[in-house]
Amino acid sequence: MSVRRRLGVSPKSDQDGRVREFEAQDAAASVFAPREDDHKYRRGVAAFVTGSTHYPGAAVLGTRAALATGIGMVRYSGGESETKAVLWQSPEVVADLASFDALVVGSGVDPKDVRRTSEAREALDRARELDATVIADSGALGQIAKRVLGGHHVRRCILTPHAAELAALITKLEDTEVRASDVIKEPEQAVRLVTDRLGCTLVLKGHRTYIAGDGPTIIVDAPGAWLATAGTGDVLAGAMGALSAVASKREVAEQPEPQQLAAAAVWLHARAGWFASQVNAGNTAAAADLLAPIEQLQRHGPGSPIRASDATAVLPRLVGALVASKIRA
Ligand SMILES: NC(=O)C1=CN([C@@H]2O[C@H](COP(=O)(O)OP(=O)(O)OC[C@H]3O[C@@H](n4cnc5c(N)ncnc54)[C@H](O)[C@@H]3O)[C@@H](O)[C@H]2O)[C@@H](O)CC1
Ligand SMILES: Nc1ncnc2c1ncn2[C@@H]1O[C@H](COP(=O)(O)OP(=O)(O)O)[C@@H](O)[C@H]1O
Repeated sequence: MSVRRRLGVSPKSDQDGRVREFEAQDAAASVFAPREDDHKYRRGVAAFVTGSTHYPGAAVLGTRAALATGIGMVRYSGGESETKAVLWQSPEVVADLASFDALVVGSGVDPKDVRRTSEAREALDRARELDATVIADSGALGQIAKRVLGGHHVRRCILTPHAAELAALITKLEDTEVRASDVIKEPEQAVRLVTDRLGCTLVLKGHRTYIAGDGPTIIVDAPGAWLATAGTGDVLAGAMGALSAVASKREVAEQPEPQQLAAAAVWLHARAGWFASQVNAGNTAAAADLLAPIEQLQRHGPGSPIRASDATAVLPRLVGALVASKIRA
């Protein structure tokens, strides 16, 4: 890959306008309060084919994050053990894929897991029938790329790899070995390459997250490194699924582009991590949203990392604040 810009150059110094930063008001444009005539279906339905026998936690975190972000209904499809885990944590989840507006697929799915991979494929077929947005994470990244290249129509697709997953995806697409270190050195080249090839929004996760789509690449910098723990990516995919499902039920003119939606989820998620970290630093915050970080603070003391479930706990408060900021505007 040729280098046009390297990580470390401030996006503000970008000369050709290909990169832009994303602020709270941008995120607010992708967050919608429920309307009086909403019901569970009109508010938006997100379906999850995530988690597996080995990784039931990914299923729990994603579905919890979607519920925390705000959604009409969450559906889940999986094997007995992961379904039990999801329903135990969130009894509001409906265990089927009857209808949905957005599909989150792949978190906690090993591509070598034949059963889950085949279930993911069936869910992608269903998403196609329903014209639903697809958020493909982890184990579903290769599968969605294959489908798009094979001419399968996906109305809106958002891919959420970390650097190693993006390197593996590019290696497949370009038939040339690309390593995570190459992606980390040239992130904008990497995201642009895949977006242009597949026509999907590409979210390269990290401390600085790059979101490539139809517009200039968006950058969201995390306010701290608190999200560098297992499972926070599963939370991000769940939040993105909820925002996508809800937005898809609005008037067409109101609907944000997938790139904006994806960036809004990244922004919320990064701030949720920051919010939770404030408790770890000893500051106070709204108690009900922060029970998990408080519990963690008591157990581990200031400076301990934030668990994915802590980010889930503060999502509703952040979403509410964004909605309120829009109502005031
Ligand atoms: N509680 C759960 O059920 C959890 C399930 N998870 C799921 O578990 C599955 C497998 O997770 P693994 O951790 O084995 O696989 P990963 O794909 O996350 O990691 C595989 C390798 O990629 C490299 N890597 C990971 N993140 C990187 C980054 N940001 N930059 C550069 N290199 C990076 C590391 O060398 C790592 O050994 C995923 O589908 C994931 O969604 C994880 O989210 C962790 C929590
Ligand atoms: N150093 C860091 N600083 C801030 N955020 C980070 C950092 N490392 C990872 N993250 C965020 O945490 C999440 C990790 O997702 P992922 O790599 O998929 O992990 P997992 O599969 O364990 O959920 C992403 O949203 C990423 O942006």
